[in-house]
Amino acid sequence: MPASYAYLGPEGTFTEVALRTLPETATRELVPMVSVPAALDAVRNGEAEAAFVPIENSVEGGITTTLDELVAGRPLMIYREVLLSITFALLVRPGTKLSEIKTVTAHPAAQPQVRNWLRNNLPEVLWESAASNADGARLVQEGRYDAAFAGEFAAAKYGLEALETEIHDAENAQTRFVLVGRPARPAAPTGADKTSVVIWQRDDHPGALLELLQEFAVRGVNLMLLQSRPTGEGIGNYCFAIDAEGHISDRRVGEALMGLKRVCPEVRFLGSYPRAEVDPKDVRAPRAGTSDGEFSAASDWLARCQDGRF
Ligand SMILES: O=C(O)C(=O)Cc1ccccc1
Repeated sequence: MPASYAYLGPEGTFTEVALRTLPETATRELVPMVSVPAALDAVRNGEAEAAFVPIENSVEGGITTTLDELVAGRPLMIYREVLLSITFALLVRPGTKLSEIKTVTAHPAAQPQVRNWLRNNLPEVLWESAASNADGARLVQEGRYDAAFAGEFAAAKYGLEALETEIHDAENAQTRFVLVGRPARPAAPTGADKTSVVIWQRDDHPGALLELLQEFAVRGVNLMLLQSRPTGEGIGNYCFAIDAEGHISDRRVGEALMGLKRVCPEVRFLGSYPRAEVDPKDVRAPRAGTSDGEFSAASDWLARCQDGRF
Protein backbone atom coordinates (compact mmCIF):
# COMPACT_ATOMS: atom_id res chain seq x y z
CA MET A 1 0.00 0.00 0.00
CA PRO A 2 1.45 3.44 -0.89
CA ALA A 3 2.56 5.25 2.24
CA SER A 4 1.11 8.59 1.22
CA TYR A 5 -1.38 10.95 2.78
CA ALA A 6 -3.45 13.13 0.44
CA TYR A 7 -4.56 16.51 1.81
CA LEU A 8 -6.47 19.61 0.78
CA GLY A 9 -3.76 21.57 -1.03
CA PRO A 10 -1.95 23.24 -2.57
CA GLU A 11 1.05 23.63 -0.24
CA GLY A 12 0.49 26.21 2.46
CA THR A 13 -3.06 25.36 3.58
CA PHE A 14 -4.06 25.29 7.24
CA THR A 15 -4.85 21.66 6.48
CA GLU A 16 -1.17 21.00 5.74
CA VAL A 17 -0.10 22.72 8.99
CA ALA A 18 -2.58 20.61 10.98
CA LEU A 19 -1.51 17.42 9.18
CA ARG A 20 2.16 18.01 10.00
CA THR A 21 1.33 17.91 13.71
CA LEU A 22 0.76 14.14 13.36
CA PRO A 23 4.05 12.35 14.15
CA GLU A 24 3.54 9.67 11.49
CA THR A 25 3.73 12.27 8.70
CA ALA A 26 7.53 12.11 9.08
CA THR A 27 7.44 8.74 7.30
CA ARG A 28 4.70 9.50 4.78
CA GLU A 29 4.70 11.27 1.45
CA LEU A 30 2.25 14.20 1.73
CA VAL A 31 0.38 14.80 -1.50
CA PRO A 32 -1.57 18.06 -2.01
CA MET A 33 -4.90 17.63 -3.83
CA VAL A 34 -7.12 20.23 -5.51
CA SER A 35 -10.20 19.55 -3.39
CA VAL A 36 -11.64 17.53 -0.52
CA PRO A 37 -13.46 15.12 -2.91
CA ALA A 38 -10.21 14.57 -4.85
CA ALA A 39 -8.33 13.78 -1.61
CA LEU A 40 -11.03 11.33 -0.48
CA ASP A 41 -11.24 9.69 -3.90
CA ALA A 42 -7.49 9.09 -3.81
CA VAL A 43 -8.14 6.98 -0.71
CA ARG A 44 -11.16 5.22 -2.21
CA ASN A 45 -9.11 4.36 -5.32
CA GLY A 46 -6.15 3.07 -3.33
CA GLU A 47 -3.82 5.84 -4.54
CA ALA A 48 -3.35 7.15 -1.00
CA GLU A 49 -3.33 5.43 2.36
CA ALA A 50 -5.32 8.23 3.98
CA ALA A 51 -6.63 11.74 3.35
CA PHE A 52 -6.52 14.71 5.68
CA VAL A 53 -9.35 17.23 5.34
CA PRO A 54 -11.16 19.97 7.32
CA ILE A 55 -14.53 18.87 8.74
CA GLU A 56 -15.81 21.48 11.21
CA ASN A 57 -15.04 24.96 12.43
CA SER A 58 -16.06 26.65 15.61
CA VAL A 59 -17.52 29.72 13.87
CA GLU A 60 -19.57 28.27 11.01
CA GLY A 61 -20.07 24.61 11.94
CA GLY A 62 -19.63 21.71 9.56
CA ILE A 63 -17.56 21.87 6.36
CA THR A 64 -20.39 20.56 4.23
CA THR A 65 -18.31 19.23 1.32
CA THR A 66 -16.46 16.92 3.69
CA LEU A 67 -19.59 15.80 5.53
CA ASP A 68 -21.44 15.12 2.29
CA GLU A 69 -18.52 13.10 0.92
CA LEU A 70 -18.42 10.96 4.05
CA VAL A 71 -22.20 10.50 4.06
CA ALA A 72 -22.33 9.24 0.45
CA GLY A 73 -20.17 7.15 -1.87
CA ARG A 74 -17.95 4.24 -0.96
CA PRO A 75 -17.60 4.08 2.84
CA LEU A 76 -14.59 5.67 4.52
CA MET A 77 -13.56 5.82 8.15
CA ILE A 78 -12.12 8.53 10.39
CA TYR A 79 -8.96 7.49 12.29
CA ARG A 80 -7.72 10.72 13.89
CA GLU A 81 -8.75 14.30 14.49
CA VAL A 82 -6.65 17.45 14.92
CA LEU A 83 -7.78 20.86 16.23
CA LEU A 84 -6.01 23.98 14.98
CA SER A 85 -6.50 27.58 16.08
CA ILE A 86 -6.96 29.75 13.04
CA THR A 87 -6.13 33.40 12.44
CA PHE A 88 -5.89 34.83 8.96
CA ALA A 89 -3.46 37.16 7.26
CA LEU A 90 -4.47 39.37 4.33
CA LEU A 91 -1.95 38.46 1.63
CA VAL A 92 -1.23 40.73 -1.33
CA ARG A 93 1.36 41.09 -4.07
CA PRO A 94 4.23 43.17 -2.65
CA GLY A 95 3.45 46.88 -2.75
CA THR A 96 -0.37 46.57 -2.92
CA LYS A 97 -2.11 49.05 -0.58
CA LEU A 98 -5.35 48.37 1.30
CA SER A 99 -7.10 51.09 -0.72
CA GLU A 100 -6.21 49.26 -3.98
CA ILE A 101 -7.93 46.00 -3.01
CA LYS A 102 -11.10 45.49 -5.05
CA THR A 103 -11.31 41.67 -4.99
CA VAL A 104 -10.53 39.19 -2.26
CA THR A 105 -10.59 35.40 -2.12
CA ALA A 106 -10.33 32.47 0.32
CA HIS A 107 -11.98 29.14 1.08
CA PRO A 108 -15.74 29.63 1.75
CA ALA A 109 -15.26 28.51 5.38
CA ALA A 110 -12.94 31.50 5.91
CA GLN A 111 -15.65 34.05 5.12
CA PRO A 112 -17.62 33.87 8.39
CA GLN A 113 -14.33 34.21 10.26
CA VAL A 114 -13.37 37.50 8.57
CA ARG A 115 -16.79 39.01 7.81
CA ASN A 116 -16.67 41.76 10.44
CA TRP A 117 -13.11 42.63 9.55
CA LEU A 118 -14.16 43.03 5.91
CA ARG A 119 -17.20 45.12 6.87
CA ASN A 120 -14.97 47.48 8.84
CA ASN A 121 -11.96 47.62 6.54
CA LEU A 122 -13.01 46.73 2.99
CA PRO A 123 -16.81 47.20 2.84
CA GLU A 124 -16.95 47.45 -0.97
CA VAL A 125 -14.72 44.49 -1.77
CA LEU A 126 -15.90 41.66 -4.05
CA TRP A 127 -15.53 38.19 -2.49
CA GLU A 128 -14.78 35.16 -4.70
CA SER A 129 -14.40 31.67 -3.27
CA ALA A 130 -11.23 29.66 -3.76
CA ALA A 131 -10.71 25.89 -3.51
CA SER A 132 -8.63 26.46 -0.36
CA ASN A 133 -6.95 29.36 1.40
CA ALA A 134 -3.57 28.52 -0.13
CA ASP A 135 -5.19 28.24 -3.54
CA GLY A 136 -6.51 31.77 -2.99
CA ALA A 137 -2.93 32.91 -2.31
CA ARG A 138 -1.80 31.20 -5.52
CA LEU A 139 -4.54 33.02 -7.47
CA VAL A 140 -3.36 36.36 -6.03
CA GLN A 141 0.18 35.53 -7.14
CA GLU A 142 -1.22 34.88 -10.64
CA GLY A 143 -2.93 38.28 -10.56
CA ARG A 144 -6.49 36.89 -10.61
CA TYR A 145 -7.46 38.62 -7.33
CA ASP A 146 -6.00 41.51 -5.33
CA ALA A 147 -5.85 39.80 -1.94
CA ALA A 148 -6.35 36.46 -0.19
CA PHE A 149 -7.11 35.47 3.39
CA ALA A 150 -4.74 32.66 4.29
CA GLY A 151 -2.23 31.63 6.91
CA GLU A 152 0.64 34.11 7.26
CA PHE A 153 2.97 31.16 6.54
CA ALA A 154 1.55 30.93 2.98
CA ALA A 155 2.94 34.38 2.03
CA ALA A 156 6.53 33.23 1.39
CA LYS A 157 5.38 30.21 -0.65
CA TYR A 158 3.47 32.40 -3.10
CA GLY A 159 5.71 35.50 -3.20
CA LEU A 160 3.14 37.59 -1.32
CA GLU A 161 3.28 39.87 1.69
CA ALA A 162 0.96 40.11 4.67
CA LEU A 163 -0.75 43.49 4.73
CA GLU A 164 -2.53 42.58 7.97
CA THR A 165 -2.21 39.62 10.35
CA GLU A 166 -4.19 38.16 13.26
CA ILE A 167 -7.53 38.63 11.50
CA HIS A 168 -10.28 36.66 13.24
CA ASP A 169 -13.76 37.90 14.09
CA ALA A 170 -14.13 35.33 16.87
CA GLU A 171 -11.50 34.78 19.54
CA ASN A 172 -10.17 31.21 19.69
CA ALA A 173 -11.63 30.20 16.31
CA GLN A 174 -10.66 26.60 15.77
CA THR A 175 -10.95 24.23 12.84
CA ARG A 176 -11.17 20.47 13.23
CA PHE A 177 -9.50 18.24 10.67
CA VAL A 178 -9.79 14.47 10.25
CA LEU A 179 -7.57 11.73 8.90
CA VAL A 180 -9.73 9.45 6.77
CA GLY A 181 -8.91 5.98 5.46
CA ARG A 182 -10.61 2.90 4.09
CA PRO A 183 -12.69 0.91 6.59
CA ALA A 184 -10.66 -1.27 8.96
CA ARG A 185 -10.73 -2.15 12.66
CA PRO A 186 -10.71 1.09 14.68
CA ALA A 187 -7.74 1.74 16.96
CA ALA A 188 -8.17 0.46 20.52
CA PRO A 189 -9.94 2.83 22.92
CA THR A 190 -7.74 5.42 24.64
CA GLY A 191 -10.28 6.39 27.30
CA ALA A 192 -10.96 9.75 25.55
CA ASP A 193 -12.57 8.75 22.28
CA LYS A 194 -15.28 9.87 19.94
CA THR A 195 -17.56 7.87 17.63
CA SER A 196 -18.97 9.32 14.40
CA VAL A 197 -22.06 7.97 12.65
CA VAL A 198 -24.59 9.07 10.05
CA ILE A 199 -28.20 8.01 10.55
CA TRP A 200 -31.20 8.11 8.28
CA GLN A 201 -34.78 8.33 9.61
CA ARG A 202 -37.37 5.77 8.59
CA ASP A 203 -40.35 8.08 8.31
CA ASP A 204 -41.36 11.57 9.23
CA HIS A 205 -43.49 11.73 12.38
CA PRO A 206 -43.64 13.82 15.55
CA GLY A 207 -40.71 13.00 17.79
CA ALA A 208 -38.80 11.04 15.10
CA LEU A 209 -35.51 12.78 15.83
CA LEU A 210 -36.13 12.58 19.57
CA GLU A 211 -36.55 8.80 19.29
CA LEU A 212 -33.16 8.50 17.62
CA LEU A 213 -31.46 10.75 20.15
CA GLN A 214 -33.00 8.76 22.99
CA GLU A 215 -30.94 5.74 21.93
CA PHE A 216 -27.93 7.73 23.13
CA ALA A 217 -29.59 9.47 26.06
CA VAL A 218 -30.91 6.37 27.84
CA ARG A 219 -27.43 4.83 27.73
CA GLY A 220 -25.72 7.94 29.09
CA VAL A 221 -23.86 8.70 25.85
CA ASN A 222 -23.03 12.39 25.46
CA LEU A 223 -23.37 13.91 21.98
CA MET A 224 -20.70 16.30 20.75
CA LEU A 225 -22.03 17.18 17.29
CA LEU A 226 -25.37 16.89 15.53
CA GLN A 227 -25.45 18.11 11.98
CA SER A 228 -28.34 17.63 9.57
CA ARG A 229 -27.58 17.23 5.87
CA PRO A 230 -30.07 16.97 3.00
CA THR A 231 -30.26 13.47 1.53
CA GLY A 232 -30.78 14.91 -1.95
CA GLU A 233 -34.19 13.21 -2.15
CA GLY A 234 -36.41 16.28 -1.96
CA ILE A 235 -37.13 19.13 0.43
CA GLY A 236 -37.33 18.08 4.06
CA ASN A 237 -35.34 14.85 3.65
CA TYR A 238 -32.35 14.93 5.96
CA CYS A 239 -29.85 12.55 7.45
CA PHE A 240 -27.96 13.33 10.65
CA ALA A 241 -24.22 13.24 11.23
CA ILE A 242 -23.56 12.62 14.92
CA ASP A 243 -20.41 12.60 17.03
CA ALA A 244 -20.88 10.78 20.33
CA GLU A 245 -18.50 10.60 23.25
CA GLY A 246 -16.93 7.16 23.64
CA HIS A 247 -15.66 4.24 21.56
CA ILE A 248 -17.66 1.64 19.62
CA SER A 249 -16.16 -0.98 21.93
CA ASP A 250 -17.74 0.76 24.97
CA ARG A 251 -20.90 -1.19 25.72
CA ARG A 252 -23.09 1.92 26.05
CA VAL A 253 -21.95 3.22 22.63
CA GLY A 254 -22.26 -0.19 20.94
CA GLU A 255 -25.74 -0.70 22.40
CA ALA A 256 -26.83 2.79 21.26
CA LEU A 257 -25.63 1.98 17.73
CA MET A 258 -27.49 -1.35 17.80
CA GLY A 259 -30.61 0.50 18.95
CA LEU A 260 -30.28 2.88 15.99
CA LYS A 261 -29.63 0.00 13.59
CA ARG A 262 -32.93 -1.60 14.61
CA VAL A 263 -34.99 1.55 13.94
CA CYS A 264 -33.16 3.38 11.13
CA PRO A 265 -33.19 2.31 7.49
CA GLU A 266 -29.46 3.02 7.37
CA VAL A 267 -26.67 3.72 9.85
CA ARG A 268 -23.20 4.48 8.57
CA PHE A 269 -20.36 4.00 11.05
CA LEU A 270 -17.67 6.62 10.41
CA GLY A 271 -15.17 5.54 13.04
CA SER A 272 -14.10 5.63 16.69
CA TYR A 273 -10.93 7.62 17.27
CA PRO A 274 -9.09 9.57 19.99
CA ARG A 275 -10.50 13.00 20.84
CA ALA A 276 -8.04 15.79 20.10
CA GLU A 277 -6.65 17.74 23.02
CA VAL A 278 -8.41 15.79 25.75
CA ASP A 279 -6.51 14.02 28.46
CA PRO A 280 -8.17 10.68 29.34
CA LYS A 281 -7.95 11.70 33.02
CA ASP A 282 -10.21 14.71 32.31
CA VAL A 283 -12.95 12.52 30.82
CA ARG A 284 -16.11 12.23 32.92
CA ALA A 285 -16.86 8.84 34.44
CA PRO A 286 -19.84 7.08 32.79
CA ARG A 287 -23.22 7.90 34.30
CA ALA A 288 -24.39 5.45 36.95
CA GLY A 289 -25.63 2.25 35.32
CA THR A 290 -23.85 2.77 31.97
CA SER A 291 -20.34 1.40 32.55
CA ASP A 292 -19.16 -1.73 30.68
CA GLY A 293 -19.25 -3.68 33.96
CA GLU A 294 -22.88 -2.74 34.59
CA PHE A 295 -23.89 -3.73 31.03
CA SER A 296 -22.13 -7.11 31.47
CA ALA A 297 -23.73 -7.70 34.86
CA ALA A 298 -27.16 -6.95 33.38
CA SER A 299 -26.66 -9.39 30.48
CA ASP A 300 -25.41 -12.07 32.89
CA TRP A 301 -28.52 -11.53 35.00
CA LEU A 302 -30.74 -11.81 31.89
CA ALA A 303 -29.03 -15.07 30.90
CA ARG A 304 -29.63 -16.42 34.43
CA CYS A 305 -33.31 -15.45 34.23
CA GLN A 306 -33.62 -17.15 30.85
CA ASP A 307 -32.06 -20.28 32.42
CA GLY A 308 -34.16 -20.07 35.56
CA ARG A 309 -30.98 -19.70 37.66
CA PHE A 310 -31.87 -16.71 39.83
O1 LIG B 1 -6.76 24.44 4.96
C1 LIG B 1 -7.12 25.44 4.37
O2 LIG B 1 -6.39 26.41 4.16
C2 LIG B 1 -8.50 25.49 3.85
O3 LIG B 1 -8.75 26.09 2.88
C3 LIG B 1 -9.57 24.87 4.70
C4 LIG B 1 -9.87 25.81 5.83
C5 LIG B 1 -10.77 26.84 5.68
C6 LIG B 1 -11.01 27.72 6.72
C7 LIG B 1 -10.34 27.57 7.91
C8 LIG B 1 -9.43 26.53 8.06
C9 LIG B 1 -9.19 25.64 7.02
